[in-house]
Amino acid sequence: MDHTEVLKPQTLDDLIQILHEIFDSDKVNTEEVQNIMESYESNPLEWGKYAKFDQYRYTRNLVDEGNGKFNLMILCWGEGHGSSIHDHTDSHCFLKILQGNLKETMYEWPQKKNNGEMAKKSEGVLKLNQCAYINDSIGLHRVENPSHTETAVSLHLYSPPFDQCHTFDQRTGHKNVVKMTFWSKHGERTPFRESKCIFVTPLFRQNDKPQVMRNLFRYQAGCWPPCILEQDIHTPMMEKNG
Ligand SMILES: N[C@@H](CS(=O)O)C(=O)O
Ligand SMILES: [Fe+2]
Repeated sequence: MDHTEVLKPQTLDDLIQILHEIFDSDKVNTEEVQNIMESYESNPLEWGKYAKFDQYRYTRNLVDEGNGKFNLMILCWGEGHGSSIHDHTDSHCFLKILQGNLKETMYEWPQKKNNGEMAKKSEGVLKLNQCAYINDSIGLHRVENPSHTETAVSLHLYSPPFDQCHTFDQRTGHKNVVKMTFWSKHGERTPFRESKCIFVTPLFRQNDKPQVMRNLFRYQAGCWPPCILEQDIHTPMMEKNG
C-alpha cells in the first residue's frame, strides 16, 4: 500500500508506528519514507526527552530500533558543531530537521589514484521539517550547524542499521573506519563503559580552531562522534588552562 496519501503522522509516536508498518514489508519505497518523515510537524514536546547536547560534539540519541529493520535517532548539534565527511555503510539515510537549520555539503567518492582535495558536489541548507535522503551511490556528505547562536536538532533514520562508517580527509580523500556511538538510548544516557571506544588516533577536523583542538585532545577518536576519555571524568576541564 502507498501510505503517502492517506497517512500524515500526528505525533512522533504516530510517525514511529507508520515507519514500523512501512519497513515491515520487504520492499521499501524511499520516496514514501522521505515524504512521511517530512510531513511530521516537529513538536519539541514530543522529542525533547531525547534531545541531549554535549558541549563539544554533536550527540547521537537512539529513539527506536525499528524491529531490527531501521534505527531512528535524534542528533543534537551545538552551535557550529559538524560531522566529518562520511559514508553511510550501504544503508539508506533519511535526515529531517526538527529544530534550527543544518548545512549539508555533498562530496564525490575519492578516486583511488587521486590523492588530492575531495570534489564537492553541492551544498544546501536544510530548514525546519525538511527531510533529505542520501545513500552511498549518491555520494558522501558532511553536515554542520551553521549557526553560532542557535542549536539544531535532527531526526535520522538508517536502514539497515549500522554502527560503523568511514570518515574521509577532505584534503587527501584518505579514509578511516570509525565506530559510531550513542550518547543516549531511549532517553537514558549510555553507560560510560558501553560507549567507550578502543581507538586512540585523534580525529580532528582540519578547520578546527586551536581552542577546539585543545579541547578535543580530551576525546578519544576512532569513534563517532569522539567520546570522552575515562580519565577526564576525574580530571575535567583541561581547557581552563589553555
Ligand atoms: N550520518 C551521521 C550524521 S550526519 O552528519 O548525517 C551520523 O549518523 O552520525
Ligand atoms: Fe550522515
